[in-house]
Amino acid sequence: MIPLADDAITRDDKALILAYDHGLEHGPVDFADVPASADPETVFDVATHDAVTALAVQKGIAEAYYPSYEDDITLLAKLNGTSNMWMGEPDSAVNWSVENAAELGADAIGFTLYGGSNNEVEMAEEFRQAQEAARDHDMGVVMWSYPRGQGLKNDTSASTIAYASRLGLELGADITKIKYPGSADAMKWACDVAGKSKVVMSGGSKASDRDFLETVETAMNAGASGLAVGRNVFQRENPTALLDGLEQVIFEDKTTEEALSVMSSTETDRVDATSD
Ligand SMILES: O=P(O)(O)OC[C@H]1O[C@](O)(COP(=O)(O)O)[C@@H](O)[C@@H]1O
Repeated sequence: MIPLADDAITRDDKALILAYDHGLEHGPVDFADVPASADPETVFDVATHDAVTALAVQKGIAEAYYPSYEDDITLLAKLNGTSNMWMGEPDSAVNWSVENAAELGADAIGFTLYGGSNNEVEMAEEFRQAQEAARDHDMGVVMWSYPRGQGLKNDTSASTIAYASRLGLELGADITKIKYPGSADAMKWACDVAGKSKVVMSGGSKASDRDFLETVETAMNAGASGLAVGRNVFQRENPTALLDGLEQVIFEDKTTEEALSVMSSTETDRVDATSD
C-alpha cells in the first residue's frame, strides 16, 4: 500500500499537533503565565510525549532546536506567519521554503490561509506553490484555515467554518485546522464537507481541563481527526498531564470523565514516585 502523505504526522489516522509558533503570532505575552514556556527546549521536551504526532514551529526555532530532538519528534514546518504587530488586512509572510524545511528533516508543512482577507488570492497562490513542492518531497500538508478580514463579521459562524474546512479539501491539504464553530452540529458539518481532508480542531485560549477535554470529545464525536493545540498545553504548569488526558480522548476513544480519571491516577503515581 502507498503511504499517505500525512502518515508521518498521524497515528491511527489521527493527529495531535503541538503548535509552538506563538512567539511570532502573538508575541512573548503568551509565555507570561508559565515563563519556562518561553524556552523552546521546555516545549520540545513536552513534544516528546507519545500522544504528540508532530510539533509545528517556525524556521528559526527549528534550525536552532530541532537537530537535538530529531530522533524523538516529528517536525511540521510552519512556513508562513506574521507578528501581531502587523496592523494591515490579514496576511502571512512566507518565511521558509519547502526545500529548506525538507533539508532540515521536516515531515510536513503547515500553511495559514486567511480566506476572506483582501490578501486571499495571493495567499492561495503561495499555498499552491508550497503544496506542490511538499508533494514532490512526500511531505504532509496542513492548512491553518482561518477565514478573517474586514468583510467577515463572524469568523467562527457555522457556515464560515464549514467554508474553511472545505477550502482545505479544495486546495489540497491533507489536514485542515479549523477553529471550533461552537456546537457539535456545526463541527459535524465542517468535518463532513472536508471529505478526505482530515479536520483538526484549533486549541484556542486556555480553558479548564474539563472544559477543554469536553470540547475535544465533542469535536472527535463530530468527525474530527484530532487537534492542533498550543496554549492549552504549554500554558499549563503540568502540560504532560493534559497530554495524558488528550491521548485518551483522541486515540483511545475515551470520554472526558475517563480521561480525567487517567490524568489523576497518573498524577498520583508521579507524586508517589517523587516522594519515594
Ligand atoms: O490566529 P490566532 O487566533 O491569533 O491564533 C494563532 C495561533 O493559534 C494556533 O493556530 C493554535 O494555537 P492555540 O491552540 O494556542 O490556539 C497557533 O498555531 C497560532 O499561533
